[in-house]
Amino acid sequence: MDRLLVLCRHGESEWNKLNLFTGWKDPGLTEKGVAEARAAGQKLKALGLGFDLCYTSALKRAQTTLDLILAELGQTDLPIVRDQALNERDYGELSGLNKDDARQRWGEEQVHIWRRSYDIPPPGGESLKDTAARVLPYFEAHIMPDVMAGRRVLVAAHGNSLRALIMKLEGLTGEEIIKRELATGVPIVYRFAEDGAILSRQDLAA
Ligand SMILES: O=C(O)[C@H](O)COP(=O)(O)O
Repeated sequence: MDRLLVLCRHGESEWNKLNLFTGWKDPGLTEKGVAEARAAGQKLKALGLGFDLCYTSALKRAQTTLDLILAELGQTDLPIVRDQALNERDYGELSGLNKDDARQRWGEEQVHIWRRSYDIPPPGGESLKDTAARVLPYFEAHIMPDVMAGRRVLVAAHGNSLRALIMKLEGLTGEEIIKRELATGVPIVYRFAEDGAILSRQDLAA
């Protein structure tokens, strides 16, 4: 039985390109982001991978990325579950602000703490720990049971919601996971043993 889980961060969004904090705001993909998503689909296809079921967030940059991957795979008829539990970390008051402007206003160090500490939330937003507290129960209730039942699952989501998943899957600490940068549009392919242990992990970088 194939216990396959592929995680993919969305392709570059309009706000990634403009260097804006995004969080739960809902910009679309740039042309580059569309190309990244198509390339992700082509890489999965080149490995001969196919899926039975997909999960994504309630945000269109992830949903469009998933649609573009599925189009490359010729699997546009797959069931897709969309849930805001998989949304990006909520950036609170930083959402929509330029990252350089925020550094000028609050200082480089404070902005870095908000972006890359495990449990310090930005004003009015979620820390990575808060994000994990809503992503992981969803993952354990829905996604992992599908994988362990032999359904091949593709998840298109966000830098920080995927960090939360990877932390759990790979048994990393908060300190370890905040150092992991996830590139846009790069699929990460996991295979699992019968007892849920990871058999292999492959990052399909360019
Ligand atoms: O929400 C955002 O702005 C980005 O998708 C992720 O932001 P980060 O690189 O600060 O974690």
